[in-house]
Amino acid sequence: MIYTCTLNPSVDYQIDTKQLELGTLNRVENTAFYPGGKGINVSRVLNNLDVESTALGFIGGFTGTFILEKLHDEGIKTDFAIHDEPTRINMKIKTAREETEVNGNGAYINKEIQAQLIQKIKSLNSNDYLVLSGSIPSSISIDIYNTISSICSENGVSLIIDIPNRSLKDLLTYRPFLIKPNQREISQILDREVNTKQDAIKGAKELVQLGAQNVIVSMGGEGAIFINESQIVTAEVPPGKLKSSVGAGDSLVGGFLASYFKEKDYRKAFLYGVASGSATAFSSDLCEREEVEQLISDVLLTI
Ligand SMILES: Nc1ncnc2c1ncn2[C@@H]1O[C@H](COP(=O)(O)OP(=O)(O)OP(=O)(O)O)[C@@H](O)[C@H]1O
Ligand SMILES: O=P(O)(O)OC[C@@]1(O)O[C@H](CO)[C@@H](O)[C@@H]1O
Repeated sequence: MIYTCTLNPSVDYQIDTKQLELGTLNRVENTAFYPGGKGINVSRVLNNLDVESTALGFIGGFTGTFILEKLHDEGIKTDFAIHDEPTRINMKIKTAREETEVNGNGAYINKEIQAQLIQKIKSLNSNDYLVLSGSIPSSISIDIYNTISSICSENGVSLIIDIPNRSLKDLLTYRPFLIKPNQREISQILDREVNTKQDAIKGAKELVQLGAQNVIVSMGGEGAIFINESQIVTAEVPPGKLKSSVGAGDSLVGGFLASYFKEKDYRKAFLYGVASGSATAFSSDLCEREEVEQLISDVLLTI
C-alpha cells in the first residue's frame, strides 16, 4: 500500500486575476478552493491515475473538514491525526505575468497529536511506500522528519522524501527510495547554484553517494533529470500552455509512483512522472489520467 504523509496540509485558495497591485483593493476574475499540501496532492494524483493510497498527517478545524470531505468524495482513504486549530489556507495567485504563493506557517500541533501520527506510521511494513512531503507547522520540531525516516528505515518501508528543507541531506543516511528536490531545493542542499541539467546531474550523483537510491531533480518548464547508481535520464517537457504550476512537483512524484508501483521500471516511471507534472502545469487542478496519457509521446527522454 502507498501512504502519503502531509505534516502541514492546506486549503489552497487559487486566485486568477489580470493583475495584482499591492497596497490597494484588487478585484479578481476567478477563485477556487482545493485540498492542498504536498502529500495530499500526491494522494489525489495517485487516485486520478487509478492507484490507491491512504493519506496520513495532521489536520484540523473547518478547513480540515473541507479537505477530508473533498478527499472522501474523490474516494481517497484517510487516517489523519486530528487537532483543534484550523489547517492553514495558502493563497495561490496567478496573474497574466506570474504566479505568487502565500503559504501559512501551519496550525499548533500538541505532543499528543504528534504521537498519534507517529504511532500510525509505526504500523507500516516492508510492503509499504511512504511519501513524506512538504513543510512542517512551526509548532513542530524539525526532528519529526528524522523520527519518521528512522521508523521507515527500521521497518523496511520504502520512503519517498520531498521536503523544502536543507535537512533532507541529513535524511539520506536512511537510504530513501526516492527524493525529489526541485532546482531551488537542490541548490540549497548543496550550497551552490544548480542552473543547468549538467549541474543537476552532478549534484544528484552526490546525493546518490550520500544514500539516496533514486533522485529526481525537477526543473519546472526545463524538465527534469533522474539518477540512480546505474541510470541517468533527462527529460524535456512537452509543449503546452501553463495554467498553474501548483502541485506540478507532487504530480511528478505521484505519476512516477503510480507507474513504478505497477511496472517496476524506472525509465517508464520517470516518463510517466514528467508527463503528469506537465499535465498538472497545463490544467487548473491536478492532472487527470487522460491528460497525462495524451502528453506521454511528447515527453523527450535522453538516456
Ligand atoms: N511550465 C511548465 N511547462 C511544462 N511542464 C512543467 C512546467 N512547470 C512544471 N512542469 C512539469 O512539472 C514538473 C515539476 O515541476 P517543478 O520543478 O516546478 O516542481 P516543484 O517546484 O516541486 O513544484 P510544486 O512545488 O509547485 O509542486 C517538471 O519537471 C515538469 O515535468
Ligand atoms: O508550505 P509547503 O508545505 O512547503 O507547501 C505547501 C504547498 O505550497 O505545496 C503544494 C504544492 O506543491 C500546495 O498544495 C501547498 O499549498
